[in-house]
Amino acid sequence: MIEIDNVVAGYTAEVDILKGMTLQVQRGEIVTLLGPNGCGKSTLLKSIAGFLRPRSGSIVLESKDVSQVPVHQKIQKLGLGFVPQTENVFSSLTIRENMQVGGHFMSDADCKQRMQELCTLYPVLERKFNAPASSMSGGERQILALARALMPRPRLLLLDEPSAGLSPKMLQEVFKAIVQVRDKEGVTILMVEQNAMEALRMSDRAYVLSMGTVALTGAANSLMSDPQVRELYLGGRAA
Ligand SMILES: Nc1ncnc2c1ncn2[C@@H]1O[C@H](COP(=O)(O)OP(=O)(O)OP(=O)(O)O)[C@@H](O)[C@H]1O
Repeated sequence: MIEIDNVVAGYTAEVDILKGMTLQVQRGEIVTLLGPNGCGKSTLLKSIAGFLRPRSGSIVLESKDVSQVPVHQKIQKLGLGFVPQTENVFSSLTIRENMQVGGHFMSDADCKQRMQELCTLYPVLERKFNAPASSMSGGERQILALARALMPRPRLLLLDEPSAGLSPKMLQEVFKAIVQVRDKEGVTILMVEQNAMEALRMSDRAYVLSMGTVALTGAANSLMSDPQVRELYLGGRAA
């Protein structure tokens, strides 16, 4: 689905944040990026999305090199969806209006049909359809952010810390919504998470990043049961 090969990227000419990042995500997988603060997880997502162009290396999406393609083209034409960590819904707009923003490039009829599909998948959206997003809980807002990104039927969804700021109960609801979209719509998911153990439980594989490169990778199950990984990256918690 996506192959990232030796990507180098940074925000200023002097400093590389990604220092030769290589990873792959297969179609239909849920893959999580873990690692300490500042290791480059969000920067990698921004590079894949097209907010930041790599200095070198390649990003190949469904056999097409998209390294230099800007974000709006990836969303409109190449089947990419992106949910940023913050400011991911418009609080003063209703749920319907937020979803319409996601359907900006779609015809009115298709946009309407897609809103219905997503309201069936996530009933909370239908219940509050004409209420402002400011009336939603943190978890509900994350589900709305997910739905907005899903409007144009992306094939690859990038999620930056979907559980940020959520209670354990809301986290479970949001993770369930993520698994649902993979299971019911076949969307491939690459996400950044700080809640490492919970994220591994719902992932197929994970990459642990360190200082702009991949330190470790493996199946989620084997990472969770590796004592050294637990000690170093999962706070020493038992699986
Ligand atoms: N817009 C920016 N301009 C300049 N430097 C930035 C910018 N965004 C991030 N950085 C720097 O890039 C490095 C990697 O940041 P990034 O946000 O990718 O880390 P992260 O692994 O996602 O961290 P966290 O878990 O804290 O969100 C950090 O040193 C950060 O200060």
